[in-house]
Amino acid sequence: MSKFIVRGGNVLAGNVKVSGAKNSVLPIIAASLLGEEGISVIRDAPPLDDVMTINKVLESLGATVTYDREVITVNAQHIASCEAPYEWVRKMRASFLVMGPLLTRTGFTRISLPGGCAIGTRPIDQHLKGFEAMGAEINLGQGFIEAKSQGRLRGAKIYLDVASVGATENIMMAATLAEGTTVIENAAKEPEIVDLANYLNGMGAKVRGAGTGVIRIEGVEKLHGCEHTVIPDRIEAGTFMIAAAVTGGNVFVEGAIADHLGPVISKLEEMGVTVEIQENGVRVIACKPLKAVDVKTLPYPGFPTDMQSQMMALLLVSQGTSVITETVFENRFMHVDQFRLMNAEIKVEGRSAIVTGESKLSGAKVCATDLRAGAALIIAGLAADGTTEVSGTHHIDRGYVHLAEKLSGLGADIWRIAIDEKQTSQEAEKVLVTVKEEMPALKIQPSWA
Ligand SMILES: CC(=O)N[C@H]1[C@@H](OP(=O)(O)OP(=O)(O)OC[C@H]2O[C@@H](n3ccc(=O)[nH]c3=O)[C@H](O)[C@@H]2O)O[C@H](CO)[C@@H](O)[C@@H]1O
Ligand SMILES: C=C(OP(=O)(O)O)C(=O)O
Repeated sequence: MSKFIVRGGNVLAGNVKVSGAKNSVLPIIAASLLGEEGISVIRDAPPLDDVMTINKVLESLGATVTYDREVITVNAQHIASCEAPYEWVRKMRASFLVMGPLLTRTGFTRISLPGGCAIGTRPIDQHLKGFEAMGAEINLGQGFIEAKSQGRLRGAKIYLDVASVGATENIMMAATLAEGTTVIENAAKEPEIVDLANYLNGMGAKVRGAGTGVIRIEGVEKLHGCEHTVIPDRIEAGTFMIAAAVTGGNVFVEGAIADHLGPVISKLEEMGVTVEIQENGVRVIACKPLKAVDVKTLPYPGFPTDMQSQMMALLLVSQGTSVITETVFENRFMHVDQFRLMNAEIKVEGRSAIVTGESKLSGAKVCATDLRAGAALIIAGLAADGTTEVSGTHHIDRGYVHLAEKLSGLGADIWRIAIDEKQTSQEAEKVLVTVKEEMPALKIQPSWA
């Protein structure tokens, strides 16, 4: 167990490099299962817990996976099992993405019901509707789902009731080896869908229209491994942009692709932040005070739900009242209670949160309720008076590479400490007091500096 300790008040400045996108690399690793010949080489694969988890899922299915310095190789020529074990699938929702590749390649798969961040009920009906339309028979067991097909899947026209990222990816992968053409209507348009389509096409698939609402996949007989570089993580980039803004800082976010961050950049500009788009990244220059804005989360190209909690942290210290409306997930305001522990004034009414600006945030002991909530609490900690202790770090490790080191490299006072579960609370308090006193001296050099 560990905790992040953040002491607020420092202005962030400097250069921070964005890692490869978690939400791209996970479906891409799952898609590697389609490669009956050759080996896939996936570059810029971030060293995240989620990446390790999906690698374990692939290994449990018989693939050989190596991971070295952000390069993953997958040899999936031999598939030994079509059942993804509960042990790994429960940890992460994206493990369900092996269903499409396994079903289309082998005609059978059994997967435990997926876990992941508790931000809503997160049904998988659209994935299953797609597989059924392609001729698969679906059986729901206790805690698992089985899908089988007689011979190859058949291409079909599938209209998604919601533009689900995961369903678009799963169906797109299943369609690559189906007989005939599949058309996905109301498909998700996220950059990660385009990245996956590019990878599949590198493997020999025929996917057209990714990034638009209609994707056409002409099935082929066989796919092979290929080389691919994962796109930069737009959510990590957005998180650093907001961290810079909350401190009134000047930060160059290297690798950030402005085209992927349209609504985040627009909202920051509306608030009074200067955003300079450069060839290899985005510079954020903020002078306090910032203006309040209203934000509504939507599927891409709308404002991303994965940036909602970080934006809430920024709006807490801006001038005026803001309304944040969450339309993608029905239970993604769990961080509100944690912000309240830091003296924030937020009222939740249905799907909207009314955020009172100019909060005098004060450091507190808080807990990350999900991955992005964890990042948001750290951002709030950067702006708060005193010291904030963020527990629940396992959520943060799912999606952020070296977050403390990267923020520390920009000048933040942030430290990660190990918590010994056997320690009494008094002993733990003593350790914390020492860390807080020694923090300036302890500040670590980032490994890439
Ligand atoms: C690993 C990954 O890429 N995760 C991202 C992905 O999650 P994920 O792919 O799970 O998200 P979806 O796009 O599928 O979910 C969007 C909405 O559709 C609903 N839905 C989804 C599938 C389905 O069969 N039926 C259904 O009703 C969900 O409950 C949710 O309300 O997109 C989300 C929305 O941008 C992001 O927050 C997650 O970070
Ligand atoms: C919700 C997220 O991830 P997942 O879909 O893997 O739970 C996220 O990345 O914010």
